[in-house]
Amino acid sequence: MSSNDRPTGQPTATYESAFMKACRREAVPHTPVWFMRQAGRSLPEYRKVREGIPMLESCMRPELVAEITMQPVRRHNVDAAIYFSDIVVPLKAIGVDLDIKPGVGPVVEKPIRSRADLAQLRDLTPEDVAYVTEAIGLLTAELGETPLIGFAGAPFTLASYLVEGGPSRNHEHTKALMYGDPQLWAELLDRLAEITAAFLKVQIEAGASAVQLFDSWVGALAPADYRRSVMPASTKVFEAVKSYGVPRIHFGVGTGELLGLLGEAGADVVGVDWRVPLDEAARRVGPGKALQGNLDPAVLFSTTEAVETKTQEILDAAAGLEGHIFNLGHGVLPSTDPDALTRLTEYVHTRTAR
Ligand SMILES: Cc1c2[nH]c(c1CCC(=O)O)Cc1[nH]c(c(CCC(=O)O)c1C)Cc1[nH]c(c(CCC(=O)O)c1C)Cc1[nH]c(c(C)c1CCC(=O)O)C2
Repeated sequence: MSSNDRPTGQPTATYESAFMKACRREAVPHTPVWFMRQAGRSLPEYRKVREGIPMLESCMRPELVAEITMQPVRRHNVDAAIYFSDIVVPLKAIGVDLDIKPGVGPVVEKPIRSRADLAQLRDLTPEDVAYVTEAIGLLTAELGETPLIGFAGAPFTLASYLVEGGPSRNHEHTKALMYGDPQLWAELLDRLAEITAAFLKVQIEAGASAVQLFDSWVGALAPADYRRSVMPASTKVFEAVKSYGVPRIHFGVGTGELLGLLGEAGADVVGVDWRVPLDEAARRVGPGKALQGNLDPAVLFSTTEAVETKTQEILDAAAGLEGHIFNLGHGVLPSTDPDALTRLTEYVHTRTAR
C-alpha cells in the first residue's frame, strides 16, 4: 500500500497516525498500542453503564456503543479504538436465535448440523445493522485522529459456535462436520464468509480505519486441515474488503503452526499470541506483513517490574520487524487492574519514542 492509496473519507491525521503507519510498515514516532478487549469488564465505568442491560442489547444502542468504545481510549491513551460489539452480532442481526450468557459466552438455540439448518443463515444487508453505521458515525466524530478498528469473527470461529451451540473446548461437533461432510462444511463456511464480508464492509463504509478478523479458535486445527477446510473462506473475506485499502488484521489463539497461513489468507497484519516470540513469528509469517502482539494477558497480574521485563523482551524481539503494533496475546482478562494497562501503554510509548 502506498500513501497514494489513502481511502477516501479518512482524515489525513488518522491515516498518518502511528497505528496506521505501523500497519503499513512505515516508520513510526513510537510503537502503537491497543488491547484486545480493552473495552469491557476490567473498567468500572464499563460495568456502570452496562448495569441492567444485556450484552447483545448494549451492542444495538449507538450512544452506548460509542461511550463504551471511547472509555479505554480516554483512560489508557491507546493508539486505536476497537468498535464495541461481539462476533455474534451479525448472526443475531440476520435472525439466528442466540444469546450471550454472562460468564459463558454465545449460546445458539438451534445448532447447525444439517443442510436444512443452513437456512438460518440469510444474507446480511446494511439495514440489518443500521445501529452499527450510526454508532461509527458518532465515534469517528469523537475520536479525532485516533483510528477505529472494526472487526468480525472469522468463518471457522463463527461456525464453531453455530455447530457446537455454544463455547467448546474440543470442537467435536465442528470437526465431525468438517471431516464427515466436507461439502456441507464448505457451504457453511462460504455462507459465513459472505455474511462476515458484508458486515466488515458496513463498518469500513461507515468510517472504520482498519479491520480485524478474529479466528480465535482456529488454533485447534492442523495446518493441512486449515489450508483445505478454512483458508478458502477466510481468503474470501479478505479479498472482499481488499479494494478499500484499509489494513486487514488477522488473529487467532494458539496459532503458532498457522502463522504463515494466516498471513497467506490475505492479512496485512498478523496477530500473534504469547507462545511464539515475535522474531520467530516474523520468520514464520515471512516478509511484507506487520505483526501485532504479544504480551500474555496473565502477566498483568504480576508486579510492575515483571510486566516491564516481559514487555521489554517483546520490544527487543520486535526491534527488527517491518511493522509492530503492541498488543496482548489475547483479550484483557476481566479482573485485570486497569491501571496496569495505562502504565503498560505509557511504558511502550516511552521506551519506543523515536
Ligand atoms: C471468541 C469471541 C467472542 N467475542 C469476541 C471474540 C473474539 C475475541 C477473542 O478471542 O476473545 C470478540 C469481542 N467481544 C467483545 C469485543 C469488544 C471489543 C474489545 O475488544 O474491546 C470483542 C472484540 C465484547 C464482549 N463480548 C462478551 C463480553 C462480556 C459480556 C459482558 O461484559 O457482560 C464482552 C465485553 C461476551 C463474550 N463473547 C464471546 C465470549 C467468549 C464472551 C465472554 C463470555 C464471558 O466471559 O462472559 C465470543
